[in-house]
Amino acid sequence: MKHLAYLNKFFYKYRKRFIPGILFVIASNIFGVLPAPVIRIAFDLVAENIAMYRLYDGFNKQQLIYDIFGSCLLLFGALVLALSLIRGMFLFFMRQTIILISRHIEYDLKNEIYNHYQVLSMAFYRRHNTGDLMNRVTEDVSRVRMYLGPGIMYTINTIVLFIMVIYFMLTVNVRLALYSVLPMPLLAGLIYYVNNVINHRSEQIQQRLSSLSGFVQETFSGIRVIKSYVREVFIRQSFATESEDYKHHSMGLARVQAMFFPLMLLLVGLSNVIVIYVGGTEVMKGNITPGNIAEFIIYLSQLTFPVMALGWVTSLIQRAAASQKRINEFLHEQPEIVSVNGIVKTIEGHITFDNVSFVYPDTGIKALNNISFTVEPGHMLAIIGRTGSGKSTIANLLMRMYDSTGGEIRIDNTPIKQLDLDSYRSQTGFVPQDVFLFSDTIARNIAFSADVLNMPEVEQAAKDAAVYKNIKELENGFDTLIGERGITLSGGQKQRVSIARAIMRHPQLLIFDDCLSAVDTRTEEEILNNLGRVMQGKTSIIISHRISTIKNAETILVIDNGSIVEQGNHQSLMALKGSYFDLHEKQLLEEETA
Ligand SMILES: Nc1ncnc2c1ncn2[C@@H]1O[C@H](COP(=O)(O)OP(=O)(O)OP(=O)(O)O)[C@@H](O)[C@H]1O
Repeated sequence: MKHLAYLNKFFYKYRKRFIPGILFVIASNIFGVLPAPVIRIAFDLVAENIAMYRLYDGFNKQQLIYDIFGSCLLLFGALVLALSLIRGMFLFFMRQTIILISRHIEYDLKNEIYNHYQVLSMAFYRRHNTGDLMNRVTEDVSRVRMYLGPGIMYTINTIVLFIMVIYFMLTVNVRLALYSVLPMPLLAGLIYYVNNVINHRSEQIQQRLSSLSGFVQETFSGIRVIKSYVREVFIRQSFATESEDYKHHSMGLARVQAMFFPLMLLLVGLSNVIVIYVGGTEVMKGNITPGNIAEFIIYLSQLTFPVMALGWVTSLIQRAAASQKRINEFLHEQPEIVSVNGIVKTIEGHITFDNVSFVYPDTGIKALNNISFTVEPGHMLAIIGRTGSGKSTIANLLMRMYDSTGGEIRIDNTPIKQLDLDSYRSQTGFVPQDVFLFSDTIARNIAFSADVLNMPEVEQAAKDAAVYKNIKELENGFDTLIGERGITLSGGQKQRVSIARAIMRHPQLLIFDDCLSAVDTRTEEEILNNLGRVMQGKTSIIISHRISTIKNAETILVIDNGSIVEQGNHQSLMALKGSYFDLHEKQLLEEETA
């Protein structure tokens, strides 16, 4: 329950609606209970008037008594109707305030979680899968809303109604009051139990449904692989097994739900039988009137739903507390990468890696080991090395996706940690190894960093990334939708659109993480030539597997197993006749054979 205390700040925020909400609950209950004594009076009146009517048998006044009696009954009927209408009005206001507040809080909470997600670092996203992130913002928030809305509303409703009804009952007859509420705890307990069973089973079904949707989603994404390996039948069988399992559990839930209502009605009926039996004996003893029995039956019908709600609300609050606990876990996560009062300045592009080491926090893999190098402003640094040697890790550290675990990275002689994170990142253009484009138009993908779409700039960036002609050849040109909602670009085209996105930003520091791998050597040369112009006086870092890409760089680092094994320019490294030389010879041979 302590986890739900987090939500109290929202009750305070919406107190101006919440307090009237409580008053509406109280008012609706007063008008809900009042018809019972009215009906008792009417009921007793019927008995008395019938007796009187018989007494005047044969007299001409009998018709007058009949008329008065009829008008009285009509009046009582109208009174009960008026009370019910007023009650309905208050019920409407009750829902309009309390349920509406729950919707407002749901909105606020979703925004709060989503905004918090945005500030969390890469390591957080590595630790948690996307499904989990989505679930906490959707499923868990929905459960919490059930507590905030119906949970709170029915709890107040039950408490107010219970106090009022029990008071009214006790004033009529203590013995009958005790007997009629006897089955109530049993009813509440049973509903609580059945609800927990239903919730437990629903959760199991939800898990199966998630895994079924995950399975289907993956098979659609990987349909090319499935078809080329002729695994359609196997996939169909796996799907059938998963669906069968889902169906089996859904049937189990339907069985429990089918028993739920009949059981409830049985207990309610039992209460009525007790009232009529015990009430009947009290009438015979002369302690109460028959009207009181009718009054009690109305009280009972008033109590039935709140008592049912009690069981339901208890399990609902338990689930909400578990969900809020999960939400709080994320809300209390602090970003690992922070910049408090960071320095905001235009960077010149002088980079220093001073004995930098890095261990990935989640796996413990030591990706970099005492790396030291410097890059002058306006220079190009190239990094080459075997797969898994630590090249992308250098790019990640330069983008401050992670902080180094040893040594120091300095930008223009200022430690990177002292720079304002947003200001620094906004001056860098990063093209990651695994290209990611949004399901949007090509133009908007290229202009992703800009608030306003400036087409001449977008076109220039596309020309510099040597993708302009390809885009123009498409039917809708720059307005072509890509990704899931549109066409599929080739690997090389995607890489170039993503390069255009980085160039469009006019960065002071440009990082290419092996993003020319799917581009042919002639186009690659064109892009590199354009880069020379665009990045004049600015620093570029190019990670590649191909020597042809990097041979013009001022400094080339050869990385192996997280350490720099060779360092220099193309000529000096060739003269060394070490691993760079070997790689060059191998690639030359491959080109000649090709
Ligand atoms: N997010 C991560 N979490 C944990 N370990 C990682 C992560 N990314 C990379 N590694 C590990 O760090 C080491 C260096 O990886 P890195 O991606 O820097 O290599 P790379 O030289 O860029 O390789 P490639 O040329 O294949 O892209 C590898 O052993 C890799 O398994």
